[in-house]
Amino acid sequence: MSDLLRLLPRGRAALAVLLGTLTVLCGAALLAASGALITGAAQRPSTLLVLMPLITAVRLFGVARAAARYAERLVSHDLTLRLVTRLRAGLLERLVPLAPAALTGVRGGDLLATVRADVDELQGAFVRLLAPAAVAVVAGGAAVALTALVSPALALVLAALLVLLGAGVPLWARRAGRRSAVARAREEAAVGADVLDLLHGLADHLGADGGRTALGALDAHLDRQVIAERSAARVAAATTWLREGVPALGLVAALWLVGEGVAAGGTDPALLAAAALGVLGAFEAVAGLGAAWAAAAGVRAAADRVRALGALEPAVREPGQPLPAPGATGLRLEGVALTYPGAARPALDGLDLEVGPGDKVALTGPSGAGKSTVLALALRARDPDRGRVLLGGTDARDLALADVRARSAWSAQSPQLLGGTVAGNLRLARHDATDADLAHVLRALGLDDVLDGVGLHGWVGESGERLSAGERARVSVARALLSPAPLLLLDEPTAHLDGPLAARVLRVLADDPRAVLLVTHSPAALDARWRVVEVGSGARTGGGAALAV
Ligand SMILES: Nc1ncnc2c1ncn2[C@@H]1O[C@H](COP(=O)(O)OP(=O)(O)OP(=O)(O)O)[C@@H](O)[C@H]1O
Repeated sequence: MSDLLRLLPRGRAALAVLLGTLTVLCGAALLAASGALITGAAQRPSTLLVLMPLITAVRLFGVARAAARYAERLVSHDLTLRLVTRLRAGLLERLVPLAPAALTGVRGGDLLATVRADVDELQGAFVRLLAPAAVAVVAGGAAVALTALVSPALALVLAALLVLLGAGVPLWARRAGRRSAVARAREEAAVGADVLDLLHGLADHLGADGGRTALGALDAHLDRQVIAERSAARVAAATTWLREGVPALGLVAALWLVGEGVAAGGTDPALLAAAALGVLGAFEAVAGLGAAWAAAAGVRAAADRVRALGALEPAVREPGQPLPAPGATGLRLEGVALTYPGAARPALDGLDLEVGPGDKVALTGPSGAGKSTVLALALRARDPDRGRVLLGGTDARDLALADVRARSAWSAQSPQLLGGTVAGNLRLARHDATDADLAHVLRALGLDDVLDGVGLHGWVGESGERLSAGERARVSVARALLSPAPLLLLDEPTAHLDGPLAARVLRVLADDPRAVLLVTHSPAALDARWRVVEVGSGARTGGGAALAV
């Protein structure tokens, strides 16, 4: 919640609370002035001019109340929009350094819920929770102070009733309601299960005792469900009664306490009417608190989930003072070892690898040997536990993350296409590529069918499902080829391709003048331009070192 308060635009929040308070006080003053006016008129004054100030007050408070409410809505909704912008931007800023490694343990659904639903919940926190609470305190306090000018005893009674209506009643309703809600949900579930059981096993039930036992159990659950429903209805009725009854108590207290003065002849009867109706109006100060208490649990839970996401530790950190990006483009891994969190054995254990400018290197090895992990280290998705990853001779940990990532174009093992056009997906790598550039690289990779079918500007489906797995993989390779990065990292780019197509893709990659480091399970398809490096499993080889063959 303190994080949320920090994100609130202070000035606007204060203005919204002030306008909310003004609305409540104008409402109470409108009632008080109306009461005084009616009483004054009932006293048949000799001239209507006596009532002019009250008539003016009624008009003034009536208009002011509507204007203040309108302005308060404008300010608080403007504030909400600013808050949601800050919340979303803040959350995404926290997420970016977590991706991809620190998010591997987070379920996608949870992440989506936090980014969408929890932020939605938090964006309403000011309007539904903070503003009503602040208005209750400020407007309630002001109403009590104003009442004390008329009758200190009445002010005390009003303060107590405001606390009762604003905190006592909602808290009681929540506790009492929770018990009956739980019972109702339990019995509803039991009734549903009984009905299903009865239907599925109808023949057995009829055969056993004509269904009497099953129907008896269903009846018992239905009875308990009715009891729970009644209990919930009683809580709802009692809450409504209290919501209406507590202000009525305030009215009675005002009539009694100020009425004594009127009876004694020391107080103007118009003041009695004003005090009684003004007190009634003051209860609007806590009117929003019932919903605020109800919203509080949801807001707190959403805030906890957002905070938990923000508390995740990124797998790699930006250096405090990054070194300038080196001009040289080579990649060198020196004795790197990495054990994933929670893994029983190292994924890599002392691996050395050199990929010079223009080199074509293919990593092979058994499944789980750590080939993809090599690419993850080159991209600095993770840092090695031991050893160094050098980019152009500089330790990757000393370079700005953006510089590290700009040096490599990556095609993943299971490439993701975005729901958009083929061209849109390709221009993620180079936004200024012309249609001719895109078509050229697609044709080079044998994607003529995609060009002629879906087309450059055709929709690829929600995650590219209008393309086959092999086509998706080649679009991803095309994206890497279009990128201006000096090093191409490709994880099994030919996994879904038949022999001739695989050979074609590998030929295109070998023809590219840049350095290429790829992972493959089919080294036989590689021509003589490729240096094949076998990555051994740490556990199986005891070393996990790369082996040039
Ligand atoms: N995020 C992760 N968390 C924990 N363990 C992981 C993670 N990623 C990989 N591993 C483990 O690290 C080891 C190396 O994985 P890696 O993906 O690098 O192997 P690979 O050689 O590319 O395998 P494959 O050929 O099957 O793609 C495996 O034992 C794998 O289970």
